[in-house]
Amino acid sequence: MHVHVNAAESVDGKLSTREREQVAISGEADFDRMDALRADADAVMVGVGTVLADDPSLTVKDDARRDRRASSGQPPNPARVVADSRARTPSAATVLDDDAATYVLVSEAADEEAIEALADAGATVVVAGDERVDLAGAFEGLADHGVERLMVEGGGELIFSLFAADLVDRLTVYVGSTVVGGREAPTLADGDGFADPESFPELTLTDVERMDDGVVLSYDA
Ligand SMILES: NC(=O)C1=CN([C@@H]2O[C@H](COP(=O)(O)OP(=O)(O)OC[C@H]3O[C@@H](n4cnc5c(N)ncnc54)[C@H](OP(=O)(O)O)[C@@H]3O)[C@@H](O)[C@H]2O)C=CC1
Ligand SMILES: Nc1nc(O)c(N)c(N[C@@H]2O[C@H](COP(=O)(O)O)[C@@H](O)[C@H]2O)n1
Repeated sequence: MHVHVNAAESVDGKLSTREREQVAISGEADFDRMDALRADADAVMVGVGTVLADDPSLTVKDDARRDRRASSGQPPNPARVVADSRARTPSAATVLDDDAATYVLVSEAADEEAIEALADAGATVVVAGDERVDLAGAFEGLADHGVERLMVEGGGELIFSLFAADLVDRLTVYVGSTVVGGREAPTLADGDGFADPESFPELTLTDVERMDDGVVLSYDA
């Protein structure tokens, strides 16, 4: 599976505010770039923290892109994937609507009733890991469902875990020119952090592009 992480951060590295309120960090051009990445993916993934904070749809917004997908035999929208160890995704969440297929990755610790509620809401539930979702194991399950190109949008907890598990192939990050601040505000990679410099993931910078009021940095991982 090819895993592409794409996110937008403020110049001080924040994904949103300390209240975890969604902010438009990038502008029209970058949202269009993100839409193109979604259209090129088999599935778009977030952590349950993003679902609870933003209630995103994760769908392709541009009609022509959806039409192109449909005419090449793909569903108009990529599937949605939520990493959600304890099945906390609300049944009314937008990611569970009929616009696309949705996979919810849970762990063995998830409550049976909560899993059933997700299945009743139309999700396909993939179980991997004891307490927390084992991302590598869950990705094997997704591959069995035909997911080869996975785009991950965040948030910072999930992105850190993907780097820690060495599952990231490509990173693109829009760096805007706003300062959000706040030690509690989510950053691109949160989690426990890497303590040993020997374990820092080293990326290869492949491109720098000016866009809107910021820059898009592209890396191979
Ligand atoms: N600017 C941007 O581009 C973006 C910004 N955001 C912002 O990010 C914020 C949300 O980020 P954040 O709070 O970090 O939440 P995340 O979206 O990263 O979700 C984190 C949750 O995912 C669940 N999870 C399941 N398995 C794993 C695993 N193996 N590793 C890590 N997490 C796992 C955990 O909950 P559990 O233990 O219950 O499973 C965890 O708390 C929001 O404010 C949102 O607006 C989000 C996306 C893009
Ligand atoms: N690329 C990008 N730039 C920003 O400025 C952002 N705030 C985000 N956020 C992501 O977009 C999701 C919303 O998606 P829908 O419009 O609901 O489809 C949000 O949840 C973040 O993942 N991204």
